[in-house]
Amino acid sequence: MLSKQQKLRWGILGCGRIANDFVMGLHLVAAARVVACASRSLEAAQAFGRMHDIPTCYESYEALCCDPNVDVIYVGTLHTLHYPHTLLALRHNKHVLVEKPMSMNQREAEEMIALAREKNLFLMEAMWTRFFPAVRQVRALLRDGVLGAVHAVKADMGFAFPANADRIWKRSLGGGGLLDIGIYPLAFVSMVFEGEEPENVHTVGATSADEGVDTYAVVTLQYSKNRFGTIQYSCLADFVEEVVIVGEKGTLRINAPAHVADRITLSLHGQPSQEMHFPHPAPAPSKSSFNFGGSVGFMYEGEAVTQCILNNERECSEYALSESLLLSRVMDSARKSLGVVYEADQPRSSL
Ligand SMILES: NC(=O)C1=CN([C@@H]2O[C@H](COP(=O)(O)OP(=O)(O)OC[C@H]3O[C@@H](n4cnc5c(N)ncnc54)[C@H](OP(=O)(O)O)[C@@H]3O)[C@@H](O)[C@H]2O)C=CC1
Ligand SMILES: O=C1OC[C@@H](O)[C@H](O)[C@H]1O
Repeated sequence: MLSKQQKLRWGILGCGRIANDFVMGLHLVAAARVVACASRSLEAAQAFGRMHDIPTCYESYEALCCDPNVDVIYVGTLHTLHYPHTLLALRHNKHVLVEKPMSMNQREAEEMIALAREKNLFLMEAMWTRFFPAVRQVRALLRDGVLGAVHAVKADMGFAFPANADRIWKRSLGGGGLLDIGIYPLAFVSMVFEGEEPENVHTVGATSADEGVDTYAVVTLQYSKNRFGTIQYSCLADFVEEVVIVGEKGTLRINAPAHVADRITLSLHGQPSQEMHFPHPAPAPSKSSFNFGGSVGFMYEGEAVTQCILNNERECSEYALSESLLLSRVMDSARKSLGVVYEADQPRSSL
């Protein structure tokens, strides 16, 4: 059992672009230490290790998972690999934080969660937006009932991804907008409705002519008592990226860019709007630089997961596994409407 006095020892599985940013965020977490990293090539792992002062570098993911000095593994590989790499780490008795989307579909998510529970290990999908102070403040305001009953939530995300962004455009890599970016507005809607199961999910959208991955969609979720969530995403155009929560007493906005929010705006009927600011912290000194905007905010997720594991919790109450499962179910349903099918959706023998 881990003690609260010791630092949590992180291992990084996959030394790609997001792993770089996550490690830089983790450097701001006092109770965390990155002790090892692994790549498919030793040279790549060593280059990553040098860049981030990581003492042990492995040329295989399995070797990292066998390291007795590692407590928790961050899975930062491609969508299609989250399932096998999470199972690999759990089977070696490591706690796991796995990048979003947790899996390609609900069936994979169920298996991952079942194994984590069987092994009594921590598991969380890296929905890092949930841990930003601005977003925590939104939850607190909603809990306090500032808006009264919520009628509707609207959220969007869109990027004009370049033609060479293979993991977005290639179906074999789990491409398409829903799993990569649509999941963020979906998680905001689910946050506001506190993980409630929608009664209906309606999806319209478009797919790419060559690979058949989803390029654009609007998904409307109908909740009990005629409450609605609507998300819109695009891989073809830059969207504003705002979350608008409409209640009986007014509107609460997570201002753009919502997935790395530093500002929210409360507009109550008959009152002047009130802006609340949550500036991002300064990054720790590093030889590297961030690949994605707002990535210093990984420190919030890193801190939350580190504390959960040091407190011997097996999931995080701010982003429970039941919610990941719900999102995977909604995304399966949306993909079915769009006609997007992955290899992982085919019947297969278990890994
Ligand atoms: N939270 C956020 O803001 C963001 C999250 N992400 C998520 O992070 C994950 C990774 O995205 P990103 O870092 O941009 O991806 P990269 O293209 O940088 O790839 C990630 C890593 O996957 C590993 N990998 C393992 N097997 C293969 C394979 N067969 N082909 C290619 N790569 C392989 C590689 O690690 P190695 O070579 O070291 O073995 C690679 O560096 C995705 O799930 C994405 O959704 C991405 C961007 C932002
Ligand atoms: O999680 C993400 O957020 C930023 C996007 O650019 C990236 O594609 C996605 O994976």
